[in-house]
Amino acid sequence: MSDTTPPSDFRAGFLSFVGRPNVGKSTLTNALVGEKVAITSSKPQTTRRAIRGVVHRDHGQLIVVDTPGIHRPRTLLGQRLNDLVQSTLSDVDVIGFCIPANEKLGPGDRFINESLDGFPRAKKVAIVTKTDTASRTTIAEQLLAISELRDWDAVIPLSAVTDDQLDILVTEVTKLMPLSERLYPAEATTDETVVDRVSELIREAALEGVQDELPHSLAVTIDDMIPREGTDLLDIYANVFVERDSQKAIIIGKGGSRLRDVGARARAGIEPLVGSRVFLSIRVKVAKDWQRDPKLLGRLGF
Ligand SMILES: Nc1nc2c(ncn2[C@@H]2O[C@H](COP(=O)(O)OP(=O)(O)OP(=O)(O)O)[C@@H](O)[C@H]2O)c(=O)[nH]1
Repeated sequence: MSDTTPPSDFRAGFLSFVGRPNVGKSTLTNALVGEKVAITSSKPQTTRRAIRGVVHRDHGQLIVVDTPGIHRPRTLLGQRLNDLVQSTLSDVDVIGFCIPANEKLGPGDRFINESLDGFPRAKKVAIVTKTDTASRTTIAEQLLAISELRDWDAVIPLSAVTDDQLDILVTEVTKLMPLSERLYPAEATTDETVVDRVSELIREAALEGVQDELPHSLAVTIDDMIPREGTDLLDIYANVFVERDSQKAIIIGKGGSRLRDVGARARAGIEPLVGSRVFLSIRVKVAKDWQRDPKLLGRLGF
């Protein structure tokens, strides 16, 4: 990957929109993910989050993550969905709470607002959607009502339909993200999908036959994929992150035997994908290292 180095004040992270049904979350996502954006159907290192799209700017990157809605749990399915929301929102850097300009705040909004207390790590931004449907006075009243709900990190009125203030949203949310390297390649074309699929194949290979608790501790990143000059060989440099030394020992196996199997299994999947022979270097690293590395923390959703 021949990414240009991002500026030192580059910020990047994960963003999720919440709000009642029909408030305009999907429309907003699609509008943001319109220009200068790559939609990716790929999953990141954990399957906990589904990526809807990446918003690229010179100074930052927003990765928009899908969640099902927050609801009062009435059924077991509702409870399960809420659990999924819980794990997704626990991971994101910024939660954008969407409230339409043309409807008064209701109990549904208040319930969601209270639920946001459960995600202390995330910055919280109030987004007043559909401003094209309301008068200036109504929008002002709505902004006032919303600002009384909590101490927001930002409050932004916008219209996804008329493309009003979307750039302000991107700018303000980017400011709230951690300083970081690019989480996705600047070009973010199909290359990105290949990189993600390569890391998924390595993760699958590393997980084969291991105990239940390990999967959540395991993440894969790819440093580089470089064709070796004068050959049909692709050199891939990957890292497998685990949380503890004991897990590292499991992944590596006696004398490196298990890691060799992991490499062979992964390569068998990667070669048909990339259409060439592959030299695969896998380095196994423990969590201690990535918890001290602010760049990797965001990337791995910690
Ligand atoms: N006028 C106007 N309509 C909007 C705007 N954003 C969304 N809508 C409309 O509002 C309706 C709901 O929008 P969605 O984006 O599907 O809402 P959602 O919050 O994703 O809904 P769920 O998927 O049910 O949670 C659609 O008919 C949109 O066209 C806006 O900025 N202005």
